[in-house]
Amino acid sequence: MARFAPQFDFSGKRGLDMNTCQGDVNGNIEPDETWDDVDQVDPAEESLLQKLLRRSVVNCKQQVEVLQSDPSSPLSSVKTFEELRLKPELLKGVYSMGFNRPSKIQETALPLLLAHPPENLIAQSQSGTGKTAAFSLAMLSNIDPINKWTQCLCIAPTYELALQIGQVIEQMGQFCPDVKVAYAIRGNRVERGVKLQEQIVIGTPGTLLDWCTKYKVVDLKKISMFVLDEADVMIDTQGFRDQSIRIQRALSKDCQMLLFSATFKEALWDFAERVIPTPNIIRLKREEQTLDNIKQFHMLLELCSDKEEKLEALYNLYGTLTIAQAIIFCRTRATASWLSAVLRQEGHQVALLSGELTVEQRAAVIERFRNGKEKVLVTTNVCSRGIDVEQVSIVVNFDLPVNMEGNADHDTYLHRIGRSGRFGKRGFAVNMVESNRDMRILCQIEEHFHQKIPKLDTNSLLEKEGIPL
Ligand SMILES: Nc1ncnc2c1ncn2[C@@H]1O[C@H](COP(=O)(O)OP(=O)(O)OP(=O)(O)O)[C@@H](O)[C@H]1O
Repeated sequence: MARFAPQFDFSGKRGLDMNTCQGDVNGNIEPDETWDDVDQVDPAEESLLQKLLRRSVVNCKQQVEVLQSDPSSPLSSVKTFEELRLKPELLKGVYSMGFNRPSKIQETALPLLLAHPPENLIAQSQSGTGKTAAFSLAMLSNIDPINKWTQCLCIAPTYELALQIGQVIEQMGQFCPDVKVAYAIRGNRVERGVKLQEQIVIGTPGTLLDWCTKYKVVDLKKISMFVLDEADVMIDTQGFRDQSIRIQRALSKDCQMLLFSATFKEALWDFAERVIPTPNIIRLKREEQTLDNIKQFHMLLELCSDKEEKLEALYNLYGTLTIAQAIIFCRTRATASWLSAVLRQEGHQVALLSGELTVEQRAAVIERFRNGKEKVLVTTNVCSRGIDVEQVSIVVNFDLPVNMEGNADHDTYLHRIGRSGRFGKRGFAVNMVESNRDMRILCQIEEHFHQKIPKLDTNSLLEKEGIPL
């Protein structure tokens, strides 16, 4: 099948087809003397986007260092981890994870979280800037491992996210003797009335509430730290809001309470202020919510093109998707199943993550993807929240995210593109636009974030990369 989609207009002063462009029809952009590290592939075979991606995969450590020294970046900090007064065994843990310096949210939140007397916190920070690491360090600092009862509770909206947070805590706490984590997630059983010995329990709201109230394996009055992660999903998901409030109400007055989210709509502020008494607040301005390290583009298909044409457009990008790892977002389960099936028929190894899988199957798909068994993941919104796969460098919105009214779903957009460009790594987001309706949604996203999302062509790539045209 042809891999070129002639209907694309990648034209422009210097634009070329993404599969063949060498930067410039007019010969102005020389194939890169400075990009020598982009090796092992014949440069004549590579598109500009492919080169940029390959270069960023090779240079990602350097990029993070540069960002961490830029005071306007959410990854920067003036303090070191030592200055944040972490316990020596936790310092060992963070360094063993390859963290050199804290990010802004870690630097700002940790002194509050480690304060005596304890301070409550409502905190917003962009996707992938280290919120999970911040509250994991706070929980690990808070517990006394000698005490064999549950001291910290963390609520996450999904099974996968609860597991992921637990993995971070276990890794970070690997040098803290006797620290144990339990998972209050579907399928895990406890014995009624037999108190847990694990100091930290992470779970989804329903199971956690059952464990605390029905099975009575956790004494809520003994909890000294309570964390709500991805709080915006809590208020959107049927039942989660009330279950979280019921747990929170049963905690002691001295319990330290924290709430984190990358996005905060108005309803979340109401909820947050209800569940977190006298909070310190860290909040972002709207234009700060998108990250400069994630470059956003759109691909304009022929208006009213059919699914097959959209598929051709995706094939056109495919070589780029597999340089590192990619996530393709579809609006419905049906589209995601169809797309993954046709990509597989074409001989591509893709993973499918959608709501029809059981939670265990979903966790297994994410684990395989995280381990690089598949390079491309096709999914719906289920995995747009919180999932951290470091190597993802490109996100494709095969369908743009919309809300019930058919308008742009800004928060979902942010969470989706935030799956790439984790912790300052370079990321690319490509939005497929195939109708006037899509164009209207794209414009809404641009307006909301005060950001231009240009057409994907050589000019816009060079411009976004800060390479003079
Ligand atoms: N100080 C640090 N130095 C280097 N890497 C870090 C640091 N803190 C976190 N990371 C890494 O950055 C990635 C993103 O961190 P984390 O998952 O904590 O972000 P997040 O803000 O919770 O993201 P999201 O909003 O998507 O849930 C992870 O892979 C994590 O290991």
